[in-house]
Amino acid sequence: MSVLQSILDGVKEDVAIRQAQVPLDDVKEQVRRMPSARNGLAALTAHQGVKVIAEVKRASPSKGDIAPIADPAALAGEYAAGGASVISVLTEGRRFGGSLEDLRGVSCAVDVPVLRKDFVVTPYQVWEARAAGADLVLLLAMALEQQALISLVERVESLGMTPLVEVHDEEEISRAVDAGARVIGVNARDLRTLEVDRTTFARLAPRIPDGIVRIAESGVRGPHDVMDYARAGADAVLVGETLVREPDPRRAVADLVAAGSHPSLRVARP
Ligand SMILES: O=P(O)(O)OC[C@@H](O)[C@@H](O)c1c[nH]c2ccccc12
Repeated sequence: MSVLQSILDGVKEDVAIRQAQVPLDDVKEQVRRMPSARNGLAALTAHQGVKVIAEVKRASPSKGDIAPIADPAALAGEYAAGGASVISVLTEGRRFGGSLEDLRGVSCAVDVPVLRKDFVVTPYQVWEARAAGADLVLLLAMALEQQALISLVERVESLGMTPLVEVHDEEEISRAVDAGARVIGVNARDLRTLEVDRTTFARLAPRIPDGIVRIAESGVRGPHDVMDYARAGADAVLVGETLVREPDPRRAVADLVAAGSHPSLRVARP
């Protein structure tokens, strides 16, 4: 069984447990009492430079424990102060050590939009995301049949949030576009093997139609990688491990933001 499949099995069990504790109608009631979602699409298209999505990530199946992160809200505050356009919060518990509590805390602590990063396969998880203050929701093309992808994109949008559809090959790009995605992320890490290939983004970005936000995900080690992704056409980069290991995350984000707005990129970008 692939890593992805075993993660999905665990996620489905956990969703069933939560749904037994808090029925969908109760989650919907919580959503009704929430302030409306912040505009994730606007944040990702705001200025010329490459936007930075900074991730709160404690652990991963490929690396095990990465950083303890006692206070996710404080870390997110540092990210935002450093100039992050969006904060991503891993909410999967078993393999990534995250939770909806982390998301809730982060969402209350920052003004920038917040992404729920998880393995979302049911509408229940979309409602949960909004109830916890998410403004964007990751949807993995690889984990969803086309009809499910379409209906989850619609559900995310109907709650005022922005879907970020993650792809890793050309066929998934077509499926994401057909499903109406306006934000597409190319993950350099293959979720079935966990291997990182930093050339994936440059290979696939030209296949993403103009007008759709292009995000390069995973494997960013520092400003140099941001500039490489920028030259390959990235509108934004999503960075986890490198930032959570930093002693000064605010400064580290600021350095990535500066790299993404470097004057030398202006001539190179179409
Ligand atoms: O820690 P990294 O290499 O900077 O990667 C961040 C992010 O791209 C990665 O966490 C990720 C991308 N897509 C995902 C889907 C599920 C879980 C995690 C992910």
